[in-house]
Amino acid sequence: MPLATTVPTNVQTAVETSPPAKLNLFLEITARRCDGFHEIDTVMVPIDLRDHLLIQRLDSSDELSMEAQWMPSSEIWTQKLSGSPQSSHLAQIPSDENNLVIRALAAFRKHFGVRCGFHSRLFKGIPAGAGMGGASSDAASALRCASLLCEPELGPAAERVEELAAIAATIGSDVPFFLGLPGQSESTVAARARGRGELLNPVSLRSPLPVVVAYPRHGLSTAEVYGRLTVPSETIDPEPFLKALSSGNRKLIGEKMTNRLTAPAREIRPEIDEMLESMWRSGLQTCQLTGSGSACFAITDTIGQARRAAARLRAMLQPGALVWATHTTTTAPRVRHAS
Ligand SMILES: C[C@](O)(CO)[C@H](O)COP(=O)(O)OP(=O)(O)OC[C@H]1O[C@@H](n2ccc(N)nc2=O)[C@H](O)[C@@H]1O
Ligand SMILES: Nc1ncnc2c1ncn2[C@@H]1O[C@H](COP(=O)(O)OP(=O)(O)OP(=O)(O)O)[C@@H](O)[C@H]1O
Repeated sequence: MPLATTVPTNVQTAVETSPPAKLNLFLEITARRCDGFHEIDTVMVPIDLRDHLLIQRLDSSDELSMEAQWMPSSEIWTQKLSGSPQSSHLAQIPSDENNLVIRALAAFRKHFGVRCGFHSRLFKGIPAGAGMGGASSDAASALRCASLLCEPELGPAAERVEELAAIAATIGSDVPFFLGLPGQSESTVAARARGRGELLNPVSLRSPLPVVVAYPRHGLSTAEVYGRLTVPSETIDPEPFLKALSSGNRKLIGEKMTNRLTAPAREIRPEIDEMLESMWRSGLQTCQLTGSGSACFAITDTIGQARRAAARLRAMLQPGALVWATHTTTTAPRVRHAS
């Protein structure tokens, strides 16, 4: 992972990066664990829908502080979500220890015995409760930023990659994925995640996949969706999906995609059915829920197709639903010196 090379050491006290969202192209649940979590088998890809995070190192204080807002503003997001009762709730991003950025930085300081403080500024572009892992991605980026900012006392960040992965797993099941895999290249941006989500293997993509992502105005709680799940007695083997993915054949990929959390998510939010139906009617035939929802996505052949389908879908949906045309990207975004 090019952590140590992107910013020269000892000149910067602030860095910035753009955490991406993710989609679960395949998600099976194989068992319920004694600790209340589930054993999962999932294939995830990062997509080019991003938050923006700036972290400043504070040498004169040991505080962890943060400001968090929607991009370009919370008012615009509340309007975009059509002023629904839930929109003001969704537009609220915690800026205390409930934010995974603060939790990640606290865990980093404790693990490495670092004394400095950090001030974070988070600009959100990834909707909350969408199953797109926005908070987890922010947490992974915060760990990478802190690792770089602490090079003067801890040495090269590249030497802490494994320790960061261990810290990431304590913050949330999806956080290790967003750190990226060592040696990951443009062609291996996808990952198969097992265990609670922390056991990762790279998966090759033949080429970046264009996608349409749609958020149906309401978010879903991951814990609630898992809480309603009935663990299947027979699980779906991911191999046919992995084969389809490496072939690059979009039709085959679509046929083999699956998400075991769809049924419990639809029970809580029947609007998900309407969204999938609208996507289908707009010409997106291979669509499904991502993670624990509520966002749904479809893979297309070209980015042009994705843009045209997104425009048709926007015109069909109720006010408050959000639609993006984007594509898969690399997991660990560049960390830059903040000017
Ligand atoms: C749905 C996915 O996004 C698929 O990638 C993840 O499995 C969820 O990962 P996450 O949001 O990072 O989840 P966490 O913050 O670790 O856990 C939130 C809640 O989801 C449930 N949970 C999560 C992950 C997992 N493997 N089994 C679970 O049962 C637990 O009830 C947990 O209390
Ligand atoms: N950095 C953060 N950004 C946004 N929300 C955060 C952040 N840290 C904590 N939260 C809280 O976590 C909740 C859900 O976060 P997030 O949007 O990542 O969930 P999700 O879309 O369900 O993702 P996942 O795919 O991990 O299940 C938010 O509603 C918010 O209260």
